[in-house]
Amino acid sequence: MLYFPNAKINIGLHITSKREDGFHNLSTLFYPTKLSDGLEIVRSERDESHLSLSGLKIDGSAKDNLVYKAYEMIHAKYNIPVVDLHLHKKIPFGAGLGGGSSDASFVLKGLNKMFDLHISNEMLMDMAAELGSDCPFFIINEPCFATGRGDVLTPSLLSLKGYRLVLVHPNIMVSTPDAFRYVVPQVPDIPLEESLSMPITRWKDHVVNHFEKSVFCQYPKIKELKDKLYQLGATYASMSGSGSTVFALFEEYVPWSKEMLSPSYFVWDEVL
Ligand SMILES: C[C@@](CO)(OP(=O)(O)O)[C@H](O)COP(=O)(O)OP(=O)(O)OC[C@H]1O[C@@H](n2ccc(N)nc2=O)[C@H](O)[C@@H]1O
Ligand SMILES: Nc1ncnc2c1ncn2[C@@H]1O[C@H](COP(=O)(O)OP(=O)(O)O)[C@@H](O)[C@H]1O
Repeated sequence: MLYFPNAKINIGLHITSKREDGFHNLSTLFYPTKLSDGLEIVRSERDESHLSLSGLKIDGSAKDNLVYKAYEMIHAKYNIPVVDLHLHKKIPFGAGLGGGSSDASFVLKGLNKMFDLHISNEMLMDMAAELGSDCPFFIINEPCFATGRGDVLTPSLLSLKGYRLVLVHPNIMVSTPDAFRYVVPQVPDIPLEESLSMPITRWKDHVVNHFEKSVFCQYPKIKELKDKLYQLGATYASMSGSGSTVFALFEEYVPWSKEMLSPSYFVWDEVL
């Protein structure tokens, strides 16, 4: 079977406190995008399941990959037959787009379906949460408001249908644990849900990503990129997650090209 694990963006991201388990409480809105990896899972005649990789080169061995970890989790609990997994990596990583988390959750969902394991969505989400804080969202994969460490999800009615979404990855890798290390938790005056209920034209002044302050300080090029997207006419622009991708929402078609940013940047453009 062929699957297309997609990326997410974070629309607003508040880091509100540090928890005793070392994680942080946050609030954010996860929104799925169409930028996807390719994932194939087929039954195999080999003695042992195997993961092969193509596309962007991910650090670490195949066995360190979240795809393999998700396979191992299902295998340990359900003793499924041997499979061959292939991941074609297209979503930039260390990018705030949750690509690895999406891959992992699609493996859980894929194996559940392939082998009729009848695992409930709630159970899949619990298993996903063990693989990563962002993973449960990709089980639902519809706009969701998230709290806790990102694993407490409430589906959201927010629709950006018709907006043009542009994602720009400036070839900078931001490590998620490092980004959390440098952020100072704070409870903002206006809760994120309230600022998100404002018209999108007002988000620019009200919907914030708390990671921007420390990440922009370390990588001024990311801030320049956000400013540039506003100059090009974005209604709203923000860094996604812990960075480094910056996304922008445009109401109308703007005749701009990749060259107006920097030719080496990765650009993804879709109509939501
Ligand atoms: C920041 C966010 C926002 O959506 O996304 P990305 O920028 O990575 O895409 C997520 O919270 C990333 O979730 P995820 O990438 O799954 O993180 P995990 O593997 O669970 O955790 C990696 C490390 O980040 C820190 N971490 C993560 C989540 C959280 N709520 N608090 C934390 O402090 C911890 O140090 C943890 O060891
Ligand atoms: N399938 C995968 N895709 C991407 N990264 C993976 C994968 N499996 C493990 N990783 C590890 O996770 C790190 C970043 O994962 P990812 O979820 O893409 O982060 P982010 O959401 O911050 O972009 C990579 O640097 C890599 O070490």
